[in-house]
Amino acid sequence: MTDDTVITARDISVSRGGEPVLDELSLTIPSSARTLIQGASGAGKSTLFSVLGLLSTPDSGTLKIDGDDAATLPERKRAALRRNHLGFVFQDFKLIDDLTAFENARVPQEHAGELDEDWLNSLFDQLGIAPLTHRLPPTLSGGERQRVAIARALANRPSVILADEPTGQLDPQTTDDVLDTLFSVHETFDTAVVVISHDTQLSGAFDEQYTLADGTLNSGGS
Ligand SMILES: Nc1ncnc2c1ncn2[C@@H]1O[C@H](COP(=O)(O)OP(=O)(O)OP(=O)(O)O)[C@@H](O)[C@H]1O
Repeated sequence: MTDDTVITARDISVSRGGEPVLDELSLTIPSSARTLIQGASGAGKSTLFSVLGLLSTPDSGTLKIDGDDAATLPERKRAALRRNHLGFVFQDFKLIDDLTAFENARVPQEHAGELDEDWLNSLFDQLGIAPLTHRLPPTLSGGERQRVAIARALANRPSVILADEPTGQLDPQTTDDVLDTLFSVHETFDTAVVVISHDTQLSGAFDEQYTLADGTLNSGGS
């Protein structure tokens, strides 16, 4: 592990229903890079997302996040690693409907026990959602909810944002806007961004592109 690597996965294998889904997969995510992982439906994208995000444990292999070996840590420390180093953007946003946009974005800080509302306010400014601070998620558009989800992902200043199908429910224009937002996050906050998507139309300004097939990653888009 070097200082310019945020995630190093080595020989990760996962089986589901007796079938291999990830097969000795290895991946290095450089700091500050924009990485796209594409794959067809059923290729194992969600499985890989949950392993990289410490949301599930692989059957075998090693995973280092910012130098810490996640596989050897007890769950309490894995949770701390997840909270402090990783930000998540889920396809269905996973915002809490009866919390305001700002309260949603504050949730990770509450879990960490470290509130920093100035940072959240600056995120809302930079993501262009300051006017939405007091709005409830059901009153927001898909693109607006996505930006709130990105603010929440950045709440604890992670070194990497993992985005699972972040544009899956959006029209082409909003898809472009969301990618622009993720890329501006990358530039402004020096955060590595990993986008996992089935969408073969996504491409462009990524630094690294992989295709997930047959349990492993190949360099290059599909
Ligand atoms: N609990 C389970 N039991 C059996 N098979 C499973 C289970 N979970 C996932 N799978 C299988 O593992 C494979 C990979 O699933 P995964 O959800 O990671 O794919 P994906 O690339 O994210 O697909 P999609 O784009 O359709 O969401 C699929 O063939 C799926 O049917």
